Amino acid sequence: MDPRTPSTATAVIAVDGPSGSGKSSVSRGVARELGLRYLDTGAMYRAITWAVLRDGVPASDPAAVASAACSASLEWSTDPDESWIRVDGVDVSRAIREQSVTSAVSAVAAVPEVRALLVDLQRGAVRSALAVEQGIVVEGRDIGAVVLPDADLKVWLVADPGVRAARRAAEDAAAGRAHVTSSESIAADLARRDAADASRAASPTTQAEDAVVVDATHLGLAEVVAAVVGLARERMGA
Ligand SMILES: Nc1ncnc2c1ncn2[C@@H]1O[C@H](COP(=O)(O)OP(=O)(O)O)[C@@H](O)[C@H]1O
Ligand SMILES: Nc1ccn([C@H]2C[C@H](O)[C@@H](COP(=O)(O)OP(=O)(O)O)O2)c(=O)n1
Repeated sequence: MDPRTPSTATAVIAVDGPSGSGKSSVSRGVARELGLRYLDTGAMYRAITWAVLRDGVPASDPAAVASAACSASLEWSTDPDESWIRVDGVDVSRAIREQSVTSAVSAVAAVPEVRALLVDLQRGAVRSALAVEQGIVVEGRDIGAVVLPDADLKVWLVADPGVRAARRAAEDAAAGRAHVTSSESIAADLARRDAADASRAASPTTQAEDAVVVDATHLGLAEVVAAVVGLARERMGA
């Protein structure tokens, strides 16, 4: 093997795609299988949104959002077996999945200062992992295109909108989330958020040119994880 070829143990893998395509579950599974760290950047945008709402700041006021975001302190786990995220010492892992946060997160994520802040933190998390010779799977919307353009493998994970909505509805029902209504209203919410995330001026959801497209519409979770692990092994040493 070429000595410059990275091994999967120290690989940096970017997984991007629209809401509900399976990024979190697949990234966690790949990280477990390959012994990598795992970073959920969507959880970071959600945690900042939680802080903005806690402070009573309207998500539609970019200057106030930027100021609330900059004064919040985030801590998170990169252990794929134990995900948590804290804002100012408070564990918000469950609270960030509530509808109030889901409804406001796209507006908060569109504020350039918020993106600059979180992109810095995300790159720092990758540097910290690599400093101790640990690879990492980072999932989000702009990881391969903007945050980590030199990632060893970039995956663009997609699934049909109806399938994404049905999977998210089942997840919400299993978690007992109070806002669950129907997979039709979840489909409308996913479509609204996909459109907002894809059309914003600052770093929209984008497929990196060198990303490999994986379509999870007709694959179970284990099959998608196996496909991404296979791509990583193909590209790097086992
Ligand atoms: N290939 C798949 N087959 C069946 N269910 C899946 C698959 N991928 C993900 N899921 C389920 O769909 C839901 C949404 O997945 P998630 O990983 O949260 O998506 P994302 O991070 O892209 O929003 C979860 O309940 C997850 O377990
Ligand atoms: N790298 C990222 C990750 C998420 N975001 C934004 C876009 C999404 O609407 C929110 C929440 O992301 P999250 O991955 O938790 O969303 P879903 O699990 O797909 O519902 O954050 C982003 O702008 N950039």
